[in-house]
Amino acid sequence: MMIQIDQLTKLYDDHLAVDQLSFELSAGKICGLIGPNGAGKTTTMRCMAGLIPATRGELTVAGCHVSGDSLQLKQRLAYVPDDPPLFDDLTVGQHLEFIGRLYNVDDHRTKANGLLSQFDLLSKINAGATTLSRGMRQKLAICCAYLFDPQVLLLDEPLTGLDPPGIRSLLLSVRKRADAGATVVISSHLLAMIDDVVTHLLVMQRGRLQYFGAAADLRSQFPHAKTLEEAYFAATSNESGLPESAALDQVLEIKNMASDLTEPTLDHLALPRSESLGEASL
Ligand SMILES: Nc1ncnc2c1ncn2[C@@H]1O[C@H](COP(=O)(O)OP(=O)(O)OP(=O)(O)O)[C@@H](O)[C@H]1O
Repeated sequence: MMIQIDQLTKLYDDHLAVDQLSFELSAGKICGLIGPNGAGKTTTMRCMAGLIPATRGELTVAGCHVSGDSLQLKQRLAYVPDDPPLFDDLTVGQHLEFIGRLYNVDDHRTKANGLLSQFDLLSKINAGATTLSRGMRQKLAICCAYLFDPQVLLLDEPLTGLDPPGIRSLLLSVRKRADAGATVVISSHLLAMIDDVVTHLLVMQRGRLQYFGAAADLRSQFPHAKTLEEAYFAATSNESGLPESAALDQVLEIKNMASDLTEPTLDHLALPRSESLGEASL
């Protein structure tokens, strides 16, 4: 297993942010981490990355026991937060130069240029980090993470600031990395966007696990749901005590009332669907 989380519990003072969360992922899996605001998604990722200590629980990531300062874990894992911290004094190119040297990446300049081109950032290679837009900062952080080919990638809300070609590049690259053996956890509220790329889903609500398993199984557990979004609503509505179909009907009713507020889908991005996605070149 590439990720083994056993009974992860995180308290901020007396606030229970994550409550006895357990799940496992093997190499090559892409897990969508979804749940309402405040569900505990970022907290879970930060604990997995060893950035904050778990209050309780056993966490093993990329063969490393997550406990405080583990150099090996840092070499094998990349965590990209939704508002990535960059070095104000460095240019885009210098960020990649720094990471390339730090991680001893072979031929890091060629690789860095390839990544910058993939994420449409090559023209900004000499731009200072402070002059980048929010989406460009996000893309640079993703390039830095990809440069050293980590075994585990934790991407916290990576789609939020990206333009449609950026989203397309990111999702294709996630699929390609997973095909090459990386394990990816990707948190997002844009369910329609990640629907086609995830192999697994972890649904959290108020710190607790609502569902973990293969994405296809979530749909079979909620057979009335036609999309991942509907299955998600059904999974997170069951605290209401309603039977699944009634909870879903209630959700669909609310959604129909707001039917003009349609969410963008992969079709809007002209992203190839599952069969062709794996073969698409970047
Ligand atoms: N540093 C902190 N100190 C105290 N409470 C915190 C801290 N960070 C998060 N929390 C609380 O822990 C809970 C989980 O927060 P977290 O950021 O993990 O949620 P999330 O699922 O990532 O939310 P979102 O979708 O809004 O990003 C929330 O109630 C939040 O207020």
